[in-house]
Amino acid sequence: MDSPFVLVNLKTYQEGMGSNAHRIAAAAETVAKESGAVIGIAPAFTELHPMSHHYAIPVYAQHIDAITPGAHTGHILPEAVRSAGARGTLINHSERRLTLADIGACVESARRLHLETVVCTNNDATSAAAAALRPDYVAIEPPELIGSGVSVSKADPGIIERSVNAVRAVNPDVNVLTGAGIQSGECVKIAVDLGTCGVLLASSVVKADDPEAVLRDLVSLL
Ligand SMILES: O=C(CO)COP(=O)(O)O
Repeated sequence: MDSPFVLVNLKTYQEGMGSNAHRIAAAAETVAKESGAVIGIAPAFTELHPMSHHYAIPVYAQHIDAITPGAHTGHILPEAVRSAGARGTLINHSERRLTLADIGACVESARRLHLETVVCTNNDATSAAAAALRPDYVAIEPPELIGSGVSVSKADPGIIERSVNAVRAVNPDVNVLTGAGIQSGECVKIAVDLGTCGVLLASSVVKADDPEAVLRDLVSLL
């Protein structure tokens, strides 16, 4: 398999803003270089440009809107995310849910702009629906475990397995990530052994006193 993918969503945690975002990005760059893992970050929109220009790690938007340039106010234009240096974007995160029609439109816009797409889902049925839209990744994250400190790999490995099977049945070219409560190398190893290509996570890295140590542990068993 390709190098495992660890995507750190900085959300709107205070700890992921400003100089802390730089600290997390620098830690990700160091650990990615050491380990060969691909470690990306999804910072706040206002930090896409500084992150993508200062660090040699892939940077992702947390959301895009299914709009084209023109008269829209307070939206996130996919073209703007692209020109800020993003490699790709999350779509339909549990904390930023969209209709299926909007998810489809976002995937189409992103594909047109050569932005990688990570469509987040909450169960195996929505994972299958997302796979039908041909994103690059489906990221299964059970909402009740997000930010809980309880790892999906340990608390609900069945949802990972069912989602991997559901996605493969619809489109075997779509990669699967998993997330919610991921915090250690063991969590990541379980997820990869169940057929995913990596993890999407937030709090264990963003809120850590030493993000570099947590990232090093996350990739330690791969
Ligand atoms: O929502 C998530 C990543 O997008 C998961 O968040 P936690 O890692 O904090 O559970």
